[in-house]
Amino acid sequence: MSNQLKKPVKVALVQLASGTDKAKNLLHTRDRVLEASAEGAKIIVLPECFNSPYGCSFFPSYAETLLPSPPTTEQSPSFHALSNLAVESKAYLIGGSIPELDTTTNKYYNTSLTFSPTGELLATHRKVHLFDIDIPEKITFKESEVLSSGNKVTIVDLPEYGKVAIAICYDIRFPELAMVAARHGCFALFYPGAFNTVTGPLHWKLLGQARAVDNQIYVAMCSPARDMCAGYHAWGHSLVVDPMAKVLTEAEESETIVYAVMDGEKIEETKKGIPISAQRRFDVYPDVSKEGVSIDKL
Ligand SMILES: NC(=O)CC(=O)C(=O)O
Repeated sequence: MSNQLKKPVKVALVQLASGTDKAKNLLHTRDRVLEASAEGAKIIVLPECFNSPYGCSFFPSYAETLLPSPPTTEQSPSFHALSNLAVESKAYLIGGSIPELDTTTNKYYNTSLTFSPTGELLATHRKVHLFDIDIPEKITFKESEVLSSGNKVTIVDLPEYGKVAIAICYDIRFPELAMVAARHGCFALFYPGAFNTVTGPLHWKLLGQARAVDNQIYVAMCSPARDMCAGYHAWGHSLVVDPMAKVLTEAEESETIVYAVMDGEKIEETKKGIPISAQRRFDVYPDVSKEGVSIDKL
C-alpha cells in the first residue's frame, strides 16, 4: 500500500507552556493555535496533556468524560474548545492529549482527540503503551497506577491530504505500532508526547528518526515546554523528521511553535532510492501488519 500524501501540507507543532489552571490553558492554547493558523499551518498539533500538568496525581482531577460522544461542555470543556478551535483555525487539529474518565467502566485513559476543519471529531486515540519505567536514582514513573491502556492503532483519513496515524509519547518506543500504521498507507505518524530530561536527551530524536527511517514516512513529535517548577520536567524539542530521517525542524525547551512542510514527493523519492518496501522477506519473518491487528480507522 502506498503512503500517499496528495499535496504538500504545512504542519505546526505548538510546544505549549501550560500551568495548573485549565481554563487559562485553554485560552492560551487558542491564541497559539490561531497564530499557527495565521502562518498557514493546515495540520496543527498540541502536546500530551496540553491543558494540565503531566503526572499520575493530576490525571483524576483533570479528567474529562468523552462518552457518549459528543459530551456536554460540562463533561468535556476541552472537547468543545478543540472542536471550535479547529473551525476557527480552518485546520486539522491533533489535540495533544487529555486525561479521560470513562464513566461506564470508571477507568482513566490518556486520550488524544483529532478534529477536522469543520469541527468534526475524526479520531480518539487512547495511549496504548503506558509509561511505566524505573531508572534507579533518575526517574520512576508508573502511569498504570492510575491509567488503563487503549487497545487500537489509530489511523485517520484527512481527505485533502491522506492518512495519518496518531499515537501518544511512550507509544513511539514500539516499532510495531508505527509499522502497522505505515503499512496501512499513512504518510505521517503524529506523536503528542512528553519525554523528560532523563530519557529525552538520548531517545527523543533517536526514536523519531528511527520510526521515520524504518517506515520511510514523516514523523512529528509535539512536547509541552519545559517547566522547572513543575514536578515533571518535559524535554521539549518538538520536532518533525522527514522520510530520510532528516530533522526538518526542532524546538528548544521553551514555549514556541515550529513548522515544517510535508511533501509526498519526498516519500516517493525515498522509497524509490531505497526500495525496502519491495525487498521485505515475508518468507523469512511475518508481516506484523497482517497478524490480527486492531485498527481504528475512518
Ligand atoms: N512520558 C512518556 O510517555 C514516555 C517517556 O517519557 C519516555 O519514553 O521516555
